[in-house]
This record gives sequence, C-alpha cells and structure tokens, in this order.
Amino acid sequence: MDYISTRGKAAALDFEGVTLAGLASDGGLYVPRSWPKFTQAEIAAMAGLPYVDLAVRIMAPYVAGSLTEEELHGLCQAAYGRFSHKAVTPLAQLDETNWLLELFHGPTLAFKDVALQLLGHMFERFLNNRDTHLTIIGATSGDTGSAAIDAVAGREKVDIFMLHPDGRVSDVQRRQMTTVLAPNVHNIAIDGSFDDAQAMVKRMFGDPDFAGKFTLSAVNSINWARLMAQIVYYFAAALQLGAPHRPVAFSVPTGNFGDVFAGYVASRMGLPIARLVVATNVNDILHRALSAGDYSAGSVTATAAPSMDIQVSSNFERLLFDLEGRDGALTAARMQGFESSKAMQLTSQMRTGADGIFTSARVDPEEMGIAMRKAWDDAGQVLDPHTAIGLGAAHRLQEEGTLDRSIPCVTLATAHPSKFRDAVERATGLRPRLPARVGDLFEREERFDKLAGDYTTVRDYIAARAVPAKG
Ligand SMILES: Cc1ncc(COP(=O)(O)O)c(C=O)c1O
Ligand SMILES: N[C@@H](CCOP(=O)(O)O)C(=O)O
Repeated sequence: MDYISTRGKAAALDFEGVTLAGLASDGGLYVPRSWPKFTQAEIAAMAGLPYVDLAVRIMAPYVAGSLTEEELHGLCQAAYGRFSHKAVTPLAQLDETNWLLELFHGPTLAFKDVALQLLGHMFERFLNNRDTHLTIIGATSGDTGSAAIDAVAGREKVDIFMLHPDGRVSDVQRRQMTTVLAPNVHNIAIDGSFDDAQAMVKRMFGDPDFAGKFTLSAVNSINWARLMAQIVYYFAAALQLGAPHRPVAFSVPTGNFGDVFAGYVASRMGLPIARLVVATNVNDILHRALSAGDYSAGSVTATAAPSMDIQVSSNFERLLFDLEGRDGALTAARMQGFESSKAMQLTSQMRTGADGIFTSARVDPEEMGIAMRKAWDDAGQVLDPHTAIGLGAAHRLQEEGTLDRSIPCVTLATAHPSKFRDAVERATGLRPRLPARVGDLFEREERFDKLAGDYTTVRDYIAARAVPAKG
C-alpha cells in the first residue's frame, strides 16, 4: 500500500514512511492511494474474532509492505494487552436503540489510547533498524497528550514535545501529562487555544530551518496510523450488532474530525454504516460546515468538554480531498485559501457527498447536562461531557426522526468520566472516582514549562532541547 498527500506534491510513501513522517512535506495529510474493500462475506466472517485478530484483519491491507501480519499481530497484542477490559472496546446497552462504545479502558482513560498504544510500538519497531532520533511534536486539548506520552515515555531514540493550552484542560488531564517525569518527555503549556498549538505544530513541520535539523514526527490524528487503528472499533461494534446484515449508526463527539473520519473510512471499506453523526459543542465549525456549507473558523470558546474546543479540524481536509475526486492541486488551493481567510464555502459536490453519510448536530451545555442525567437515571451510566454531547445529539436526532429508531445507534464513549470530575459533578451531582491505575495522580510531582503563545518562542525552546537527526 502506498500513500499520497492531500495536497498532491509530496512524494508517495509506504506505511513506514507515513508513520514516521506524520505530516506530508507539502503541508498535506497522507491518505491511502485507494481504500481497501471487504466483501459482505468477508465482513461476516469477522464476527466473533477477538479484538486483536480483528485489528489485524482490518489493518493488514494498510501496513502491507512495511509489516507482516505476524509482526502486526505482535504489536497489537502488546498494545491491547494494557487495556483493562478483555474486549478492549466493549459495548454497553442504554435502551432498545442506543449503545455506548466504551473506548476508555486504556492506560490514560480516553479513546486516544486505542491508536497511540499501537503507534508507540510501531515507532519502536521502525526505529530499530535506523540510525535516527525521532522528535515528536504534538498539540493537545488534553487527551492526545497523555496517551502519546504514555505510549513513548522512556523509549529510546524518541523525544516528545507536547503543547497544551494553559488552563484549558482538566486537572486530571494536565496531571496525566505533567507527572510523567521521563527525560524524553517535554510538556509545554502555551498561552492560547488548542488551535494555536496545532497551528504552531504544523508550521514547525513546514519551517525549513527547524524541520531540516530534526527527524520530526506527529502523534496527532494528522498521522495516518492514528486513524487506521481507530477504524477497527467501528467494525468491532457493528459486527456485534449484526453487521453486515444490519446497518448501524454512530454518533461521534467531534473536534479534530479524526475519530469520525475513521468511521467514514470504515464505510468506504464496505461496513454498512447507516449514518455518522458529527456531534459538536458550541465550537461548531463542523456542524455549520455540514449543515450549511459554512466552514469558517471563529475564536475558540472554553467549555466543559475541553477536548472538543477546536475550530480548525485537521482531518476535514482528508474528507474534502476524497469528496472532490482526490485532486491534490484543488485541495491545496482550497486549504491555502482557508489558511489565509479562515473561511471556506463547501461546494455542492462536497455537500452532496457528505450528506450521503454525515448528519451533524450542535449540542449546547444544557442539552449535554440533560444527556448526562438521563443516562444516569435510565441506565445507571455516568458519562463524561464529550460522550454526553454524542449521546445528546443522537437523542435529539432520534426525536426529530432524522435518525431511524429501528437502526441501532452507537455513541462513542470517548473518555472516562473521572477525567472531567468537576463537570460531571456539576451536571449530575455525582463525583466519579479515579480508577486505581491513576489513583495516586494528585500525589505525583508535576513538571512542565509555560511559554508565551508565539511561534518563535516555542520553536526555539524545542530546537534547544531536541536531538538532531542522524543517519
Ligand atoms: C474525549 C474526547 N472526545 C472527543 C474528541 C474529539 O475527537 P476528534 O478530534 O477525533 O474529532 C476528543 C479529542 O479529539 C476527545 O479527547
Ligand atoms: N482532543 C484532542 C485534540 C487533538 O486531536 P487529535 O486526535 O488530532 O490528536 C486532544 O485530546 O488532544
């Protein structure tokens, strides 16, 4: 399998190449040259497979040429062996229509672990044969940071620099990052929003004076390997609910459009997905884009679901590229226009393509609180605020008749409620306890630096500490 850039200019790379590169050299995002497809019979034959075996089936076509199936199996076993639930991503039933897909049983209690635990092992495997030191730079609104740090802390030949918006992540999220004291982990709190941090990371990849000195890689969902690993749980959930003989809908709390794009890829691979609900909070650029064609970024509002406080959704570029006939020059021109004006109108071709599978909804704080209370009262489930936004959207669309109640709807439970104890307590009166694996979080020492949110300060800070590329 080889991978091409959404902006058409960067050289095609194999899986190992895109995993290590993170972002394409032309500023675009890598996508497989074509989507691997499974027949309905092949999907039916996946029913009942243990998670690791299913993961190998789904991901094998994407890693072909870089990893054997046996190697992939070993990496998946190592990654998913650290999850606290045997099923890795179990389903919980809420009522006759609605289910939760629990994606928070990994070491840092959010869905990011599903991909990042695997990515940590992949980095190690690919660096084994190279005389290279990898410098990972990432931006986080709270969950990617801790999951990536857990995945690479203490590994040889890797340093990680993680930028988070100062004061805009929960105390549990911050401590999950800043209490990891391994010498290869560098936490930076910047003045600004997640969007500011993400823009700086992308700029560093395209800055020849900086990027030329280091071997840079990414752990955000701009890295294809992240999305690839997230496709698996759409198959896992749908198979349990009767796929491929019965279609399933998914409601996905969305920020950077990575998780829901993985669902889109699952449908392109042949999984019968009835609808993908793109659920946003008040930072609703994706809802405006999908419902009215208006992809224009405002400033970011801080909310009780901080991981979704995002206005520039990186992976939307992958969707636009796919919907517009995979024309790199066209996507490059559109994205450059968006980067300068912060606005883009979706074309009718894009909107028709997106309407075929996506429905969007913006969920305000009141509706989020109602979804949390209802899940507790009706099903004894404590939801985190992000999951509540996904479920709130599903409920509203079912009530309106936009989502067919006869089709099972799976809301992605993207984080454990204890990561957002204050918000959960405000909405429900319940204060979730931290699971035992992070029980001593508030006794641990913290280490991080605070920096002004300007590009040069952050770049120079990293340049002074990163290990130059070798080989
Ligand atoms: C808990 C949680 N839910 C939802 C999201 C949104 O996911 P995505 O950015 O892939 O759209 C994030 C962060 O991205 C998150 O951390
Ligand atoms: N919510 C994310 C934001 C970054 O998203 P990513 O999936 O592109 O890494 C976070 O928790 O950091």
